[in-house]
Amino acid sequence: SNITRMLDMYSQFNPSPLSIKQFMDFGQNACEKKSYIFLRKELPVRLANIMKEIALLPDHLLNTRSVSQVSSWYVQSFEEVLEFEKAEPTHGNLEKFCSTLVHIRNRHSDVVQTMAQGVIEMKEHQSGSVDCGMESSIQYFLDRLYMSRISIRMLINQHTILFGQFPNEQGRHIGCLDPACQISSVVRDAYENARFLCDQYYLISPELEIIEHNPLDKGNNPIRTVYVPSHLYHMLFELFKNSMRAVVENNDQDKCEKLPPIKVLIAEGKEDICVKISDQGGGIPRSQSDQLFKYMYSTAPQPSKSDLHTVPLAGYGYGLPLSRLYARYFHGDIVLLTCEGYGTDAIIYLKALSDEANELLPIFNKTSSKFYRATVPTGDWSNQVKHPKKKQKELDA
Ligand SMILES: N#Cc1c[nH]c2ncccc12
Repeated sequence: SNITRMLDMYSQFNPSPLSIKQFMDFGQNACEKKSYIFLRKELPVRLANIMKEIALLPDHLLNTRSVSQVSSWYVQSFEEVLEFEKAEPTHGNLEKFCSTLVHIRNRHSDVVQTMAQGVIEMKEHQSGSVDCGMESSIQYFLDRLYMSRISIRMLINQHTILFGQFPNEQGRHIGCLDPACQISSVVRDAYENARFLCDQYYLISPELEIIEHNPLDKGNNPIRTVYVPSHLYHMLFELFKNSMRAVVENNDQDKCEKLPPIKVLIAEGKEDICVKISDQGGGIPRSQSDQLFKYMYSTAPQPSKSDLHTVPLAGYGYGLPLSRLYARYFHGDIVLLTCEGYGTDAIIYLKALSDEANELLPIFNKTSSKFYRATVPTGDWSNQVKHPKKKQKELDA
């Protein structure tokens, strides 16, 4: 069909990653026509790249209600953007383009919940446990789907904020970027909101201590960087919820004792800005800590609407994997270092230099296609071998 032809055409282009510096330089004297010319090509390229991967999913996942729902949203949005492929950048078309982007952003608002539902449906239909080949394909796919979605929403937000209804109510902000985002303020915001939920459920919450270390700055001013405050907030809010739950649940015996505080270190180096969140919440066994970033493991059956405010600080369970994608999106990361019996350090790494903070984007190509057809390689370490080799049987004979 025509769509298939357009998908094949646009998926042959690689997405063009932008750096935070490029977003800033463009936004400082933004030109709606240039943005339109760039986006009417780049958006279909990014949409087509991920749509080709959706099509590669195993049938029993592709044909679930939720995945076909998400897939149809992508097809609709792809077609809507392509309407502008050859449209002149007249005032009328620029205005229509903006409202189309808002429409697309709204259409895709529930992609994460819908995919989580699909994972739950799949887990229920797969009698017993899901084989690890399937688990790694799901992990690979969802990381790429959500990273692609973060990047498309970033492009849409920049264009609609810069050229939409209220272009001048930005203050110093450039779209959703704050050129002087004060890290400690976002830390305090996220802490206060997580603490509110913690107090509501547990009637108690740990205090916060923030220390800044900024060796390169004589005046020891609060550490600031160019970043998307809402992304940083999303990561911090998730980590604080998990830390508070661990601290309260691990110290519940003697209510009278004060809870150990959550300590935050903000440090700026030449390459990285780190935000380390340290708690004395008893940590978790190493065997569980890598599970925390898995979609299959962390997809709990959906709490019903009523328990959402009663279940202890449980969000959708997707909080950690998504938070790590937000960090990785501009070449940062989130790392969890846990000491069972004592507590956990969670470190958010951000790029200190905006020209190094490039978007990290999934690319559809032979490599990514092969991954969906890959069989699990034979284990070459003793903890991977399932079926002993013939030699072992001869010995037993
Ligand atoms: N994210 C996060 C966590 C931060 N502290 C934690 N303690 C137990 C389990 C998870 C966590």
